[in-house]
Amino acid sequence: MSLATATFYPPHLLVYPFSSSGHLIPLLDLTEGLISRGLSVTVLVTPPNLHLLQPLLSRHPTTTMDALVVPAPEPVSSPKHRLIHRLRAMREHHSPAILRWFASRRNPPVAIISDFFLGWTLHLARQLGIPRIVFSPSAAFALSVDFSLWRDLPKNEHPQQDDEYAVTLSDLPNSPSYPWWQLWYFYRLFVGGDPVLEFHREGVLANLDSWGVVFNSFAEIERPYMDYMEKRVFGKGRVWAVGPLLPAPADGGSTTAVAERGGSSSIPAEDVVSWLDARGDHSVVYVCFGSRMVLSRKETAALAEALETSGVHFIWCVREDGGNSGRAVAEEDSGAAVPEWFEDRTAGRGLVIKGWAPQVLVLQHRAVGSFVTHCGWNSVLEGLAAGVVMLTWPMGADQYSDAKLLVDQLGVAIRAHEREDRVPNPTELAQILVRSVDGSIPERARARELREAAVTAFSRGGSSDKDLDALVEALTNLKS
Ligand SMILES: O=c1ccn([C@@H]2O[C@H](COP(=O)(O)OP(=O)(O)O[C@H]3O[C@H](CO)[C@@H](O)[C@H](O)[C@H]3O)[C@@H](O)[C@H]2O)c(=O)[nH]1
Repeated sequence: MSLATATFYPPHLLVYPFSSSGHLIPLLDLTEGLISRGLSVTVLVTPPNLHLLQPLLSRHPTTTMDALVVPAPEPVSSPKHRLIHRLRAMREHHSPAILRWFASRRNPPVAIISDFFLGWTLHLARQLGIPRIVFSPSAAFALSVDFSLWRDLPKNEHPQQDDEYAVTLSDLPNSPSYPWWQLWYFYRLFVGGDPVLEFHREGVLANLDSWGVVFNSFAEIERPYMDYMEKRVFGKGRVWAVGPLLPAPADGGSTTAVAERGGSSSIPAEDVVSWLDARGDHSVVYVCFGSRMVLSRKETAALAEALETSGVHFIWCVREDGGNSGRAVAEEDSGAAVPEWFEDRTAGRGLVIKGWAPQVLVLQHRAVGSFVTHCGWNSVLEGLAAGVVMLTWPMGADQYSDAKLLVDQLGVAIRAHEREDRVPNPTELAQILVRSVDGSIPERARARELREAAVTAFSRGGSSDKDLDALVEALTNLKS
């Protein structure tokens, strides 16, 4: 081919998110960052999530940003291990579609970046002769714990005494220790030979064998675990911490982009902002448990009582669509509505959002002082970047690790509640709510410092900005 007719293709990537909000939102933010640094990206998406890609698709030409739309697998009917069944169905349906699409491309991807739930994509990538990079929407600390457990399989020696039995992971920095009940649900249930749980374990082990890992995190809050990942798992130059991933500066951080991140607000975002505008600095407690966690009836009642008796100003984002959170709470007891009396008795100082809240917009408002959170990692990063004090109420998955990091290692949070089999005491919870908006607590000073650290990390020349440059360079080198 003559030089005159040669076409230049930028390095092309296939990005494959897991389809729930906590996983999809940050990977789309990463996609924007990769495109802005000159890569071309195809995002695999199912029709129900295509609308979440529209802002990206409308901002970039198809030569740099495209969607590979594949059918969503049938909903899984078995309530047991629903998540793992879904992952297996994704492998079954999406692998052939990816293979066909790859063969038809003039400029096929140089690598796949896929969510850590999609460990099986390592084998697909090997079939295609390209590297697979893990995307972790969870912290390096939490992922180190997960890797260590599934690799070494420590057993519960005293299954009758879950309360007392603790697992210490002495190969990890600071040798963290966890009561058995705090470990990931699937891990606690694991028995060798169970094909469903073995599939999950194989996925985790495939992550360990992948070419590299990208964390939505930043070095300043968990450097020992990034170092661990580099030294003990992926090797030098194969660990990139590029967070906190937030709505892209490409939008000028516009209010619309922030307000509509991950979904449309159930209440017009401008109404939420005017409500906040009328409140004093750091006086409002924001309560939200992410995109999937739902409270039981008793937990909802206790929280309602605490919010009422505390007298604090608050925004409470309530999920009433129970039954899909993977919590140990019985399905018939989950997804409770707020008590009937609640909104009347708290009128004038509380706003209840039933459904989807414009979370990042709320957190970044000067009136918000603290955040009652289940410690989903995106919420944690959004809280850190906004400089709010966090009140931790972990409910499963990686959330106990995140709470440990926030309270014990970073000193930016206060424990609000912790046990799934116990209901918080409303009086104690009310006291914690009141304390959290006190301007003089040490956690508020820490929140300010960590906000600075987060902003510096993703600003030009900060640690996350440099890691994103390094990731792009590594991907570009794959092409040449
Ligand atoms: O009303 C809402 C609810 C959520 N969000 C956003 O949705 C995301 C929720 O993510 P996260 O806080 O991490 O919670 P989950 O949805 O519970 O996320 C799952 O995925 C995370 C990343 O792996 C894990 O850390 C969690 O434990 C797991 O439950 C965040 O960006 C929120 O800003 C909104 O904007 N409005």
